[in-house]
Amino acid sequence: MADRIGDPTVVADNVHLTYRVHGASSGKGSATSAFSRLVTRKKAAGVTEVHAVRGVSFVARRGEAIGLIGRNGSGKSTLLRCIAGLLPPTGGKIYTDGQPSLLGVNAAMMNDLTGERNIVLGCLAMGMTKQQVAEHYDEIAAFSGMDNYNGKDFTRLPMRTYSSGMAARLRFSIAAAKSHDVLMIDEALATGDRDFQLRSEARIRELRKEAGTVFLVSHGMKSIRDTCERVIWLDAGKIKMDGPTEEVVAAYEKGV
Ligand SMILES: Nc1ncnc2c1ncn2[C@@H]1O[C@H](COP(=O)(O)OP(=O)(O)OP(=O)(O)O)[C@@H](O)[C@H]1O
Repeated sequence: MADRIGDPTVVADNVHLTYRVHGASSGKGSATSAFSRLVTRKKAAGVTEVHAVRGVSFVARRGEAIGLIGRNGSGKSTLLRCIAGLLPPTGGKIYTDGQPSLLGVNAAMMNDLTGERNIVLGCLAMGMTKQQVAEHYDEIAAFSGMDNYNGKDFTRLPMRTYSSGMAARLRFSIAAAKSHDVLMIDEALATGDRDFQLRSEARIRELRKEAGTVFLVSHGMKSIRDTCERVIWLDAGKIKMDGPTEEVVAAYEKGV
């Protein structure tokens, strides 16, 4: 069956995620906390729970770019990790059509390997064949701009010589080389400079036309406005508002 714009890609049904933090506040390793336990005769704490996502429901469709906004710690990254299948929800259900790909600022890159090797490995990890990697290599290097950055070919240098913004650009360029059913981007655009932001926003629009769904987590309202027509505002793990970008962003800006 052909995938069509408007078909659901992600259905979240009353999703909850509670982190269980073991040994929280026991501070086992620290001499001060051991001393304080001796003095107060209190036992080390057991398990602390952090209820990060609290009953989130929505339907995302093909062709949509959805911005996820909210204060620090409101549960945006946790929700994306649930959708990506990295964290099983502790309550509720998530249904996805296709394999969601999460592109986070912390996505694994091999620091001691060159940008070139990371492009190859990243493409293979996304399921490309060697032949497809060879076809896409130049386009990825050029999109990232790392093949000629301040007059230097950074693809030949190890990733540890990259700034965090340069690494984020390379990560985005690798992920964007492939069509995705569901592509989730966690703050990747915020780290690029204006030129790169424009290029990646254009690429996101293309991905949407290829009938994918894009989720973008950002604190930058400009990226959200330029890229998304729908925004979900998370507050303390719950959806505070879900609707057209202008309405939600205006309410968010008023409330913050
Ligand atoms: N690995 C973890 N273990 C325990 N608690 C966590 C973990 N990761 C996140 N949390 C907690 O879950 C809550 C939601 O965090 P999350 O990272 O999802 O928020 P966020 O909206 O993405 O924040 P930010 O805008 O700062 O990136 C916070 O209270 C945070 O302290």
